[in-house]
Amino acid sequence: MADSRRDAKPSKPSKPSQAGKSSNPGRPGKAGKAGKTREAGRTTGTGKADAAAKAGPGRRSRGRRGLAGIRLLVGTAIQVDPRRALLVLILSPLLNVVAALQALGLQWMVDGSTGHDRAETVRGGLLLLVVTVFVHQAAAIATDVRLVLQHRIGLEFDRRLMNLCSSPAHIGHYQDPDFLDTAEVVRQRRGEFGTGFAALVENANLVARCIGALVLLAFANPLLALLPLTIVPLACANRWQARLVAEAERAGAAADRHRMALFSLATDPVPAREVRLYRLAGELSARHRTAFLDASTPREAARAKGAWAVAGGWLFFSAALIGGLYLISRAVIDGNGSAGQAVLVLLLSTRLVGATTGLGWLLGWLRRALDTVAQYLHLVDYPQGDVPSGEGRTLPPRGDLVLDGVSFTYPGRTQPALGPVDLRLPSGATVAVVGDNGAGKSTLVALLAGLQPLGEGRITFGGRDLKEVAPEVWRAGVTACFQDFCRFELPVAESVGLGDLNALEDRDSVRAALDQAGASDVVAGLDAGLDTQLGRTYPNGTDLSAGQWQKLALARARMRTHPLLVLLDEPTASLDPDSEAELLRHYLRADRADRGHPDTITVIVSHRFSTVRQADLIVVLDGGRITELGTHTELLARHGRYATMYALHAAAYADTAPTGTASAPGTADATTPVPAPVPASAARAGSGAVEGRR
Ligand SMILES: Nc1ncnc2c1ncn2[C@@H]1O[C@H](COP(=O)(O)OP(=O)(O)OP(=O)(O)O)[C@@H](O)[C@H]1O
Repeated sequence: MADSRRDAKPSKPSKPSQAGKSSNPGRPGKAGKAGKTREAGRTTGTGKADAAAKAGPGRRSRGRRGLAGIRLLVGTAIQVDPRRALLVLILSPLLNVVAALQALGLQWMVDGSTGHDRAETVRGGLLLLVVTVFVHQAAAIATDVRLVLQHRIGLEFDRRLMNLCSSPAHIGHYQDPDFLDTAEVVRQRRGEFGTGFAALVENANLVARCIGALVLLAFANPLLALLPLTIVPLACANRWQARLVAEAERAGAAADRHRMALFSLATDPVPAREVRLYRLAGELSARHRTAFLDASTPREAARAKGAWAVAGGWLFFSAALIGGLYLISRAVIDGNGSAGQAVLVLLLSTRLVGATTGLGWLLGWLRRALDTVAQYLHLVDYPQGDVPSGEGRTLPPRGDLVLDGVSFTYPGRTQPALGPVDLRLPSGATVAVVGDNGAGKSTLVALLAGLQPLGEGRITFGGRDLKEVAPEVWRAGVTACFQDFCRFELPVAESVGLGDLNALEDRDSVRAALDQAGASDVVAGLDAGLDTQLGRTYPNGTDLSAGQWQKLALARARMRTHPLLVLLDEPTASLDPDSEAELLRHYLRADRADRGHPDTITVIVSHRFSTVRQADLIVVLDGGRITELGTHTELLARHGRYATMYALHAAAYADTAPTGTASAPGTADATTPVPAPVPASAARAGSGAVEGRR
């Protein structure tokens, strides 16, 4: 993460903020926004961080935003390619100043001709020739160099964006609509970083062209030097229009996100079956159009509104220009000016008009690019959460995992998805978590994995508060297979080996992981074995069944051979019963002890009771709270929610009516004690959660 910060603002690395506490980090703008933050590369305290985050790009001082954007674009150009950057930034404007000398050459030629002065005519002709050839050639070179630079800047910002999204300590930002909307705008407009630099250069060129022309015009008549002032209303109108459009775009970002999601639904292979089965094509298309209109109508209205102001600006500037031309014409008629001067003024005025014609869209282009940069800076400002250093960079010692009053509420929600929860997971225990859909199981897993910032309460491991351990350090001691595991479309060996980057190339480790996850059969069935390219998007890519993909995800989770904590969220949902039994064997206490890892804690979330019943400890969640806790035998004896769920499950397998304690799926006796259970007294459920277990 530190890298990403440096990447985002290379010149000014940020320092840790003073704000340490984040009582509900899931909520943007509340205490959870506390932590490290970057605003234009300097450190801010919590209050400023919150203010910056809440203000968003729209409310920050526009001047400051523009300057920060220009600094970032120029700084990035110099960082990615200093020589080309300096060449473009200096050479291009210089050429445009020099180009004005063409008009001077013409003036000399005309005055030389009308005054029968051969030397002046030749001098003028030579000046015109040299300037034209030089400017033309050098401009062609400058354009080529600028295009290469643009491309590199675009790549650099892609890299920074990837870091910005993937490196924050937690994944809470993916639940914050403000972050999602801004990220969507930046993602869609990220091509503008490279072209934004081009816009900057072109605007500088235009200014240089105008300066060259105005210096010469001022020699002809000092009043003409005031012409640039008459462009101000037009420039203001352009700015205003661009701001209106940018605000409308931001307001429509959610609709745009929705439109993109609908587009993906209609074009991605995974939803294709249901889209056809339920004949959703027309519906998706209609909704896509509605979302498009929701996003684009305010945008078009903003553009039209601004267009009136731009037209007024044009009228004013044109009138001023014609007035200037009249001044010179009168001077020539009165005998106070030469024909050459009139030609010079006419030529330079034409250039000024040309430059001003381009000014509208050049400024609009620049403003839009700077707005994109401002949105990017808003993402950069997004609070990152405190990352402990020093001691916090070391893993805690092995021991019990204890949750003390832990609760978590998602952004936009009022009710906690989890908690308050008090729970002790003894060292070495295999713990099953069960509960209805939405009970909070996956939320618990995300908190234990250090992926969500803790709302309230404390989690300790081996006696150490996990708030004092850097999340990425803690996660290095954790391995997991999530419910919505990732299908890495890579060669099989890499898709599995990613579970431990240090062993990515180590085929033996990959094979061992596959073996322990019961996934060797998947590889055996593939033509190129471990080298088989996965993914339908590749020409030789192979797709797998849902269960086979899950087995590879489980194998990936086995790459870390001696973790502190193993988290398995619905690990057997897609597995056949044989695979499930084989897999679970490896996560039970006896097997771990055989392999010399008796102290790893394993948490398994499952709806399959054949899995659950073998755990040392079973946690029943309901509405985010623990309602029952104990071993399978103990919970059956309670005749509570667990016993009912188990009986229903067993009845479904045995095709008999549930009667309190039924036969376990696949077993003869449901009340058979599980091997080496952890005494229930070792676990503690909090006040109000489980009676009598304090
Ligand atoms: N990103 C989110 N934003 C808002 N609310 C969420 C989010 N993710 C989950 N929730 C809510 O939090 C609660 C707990 O969700 P969670 O995914 O932890 O349940 P679960 O027990 O794992 O369910 P399942 O068995 O269906 O996987 C639910 O009410 C859910 O609607």
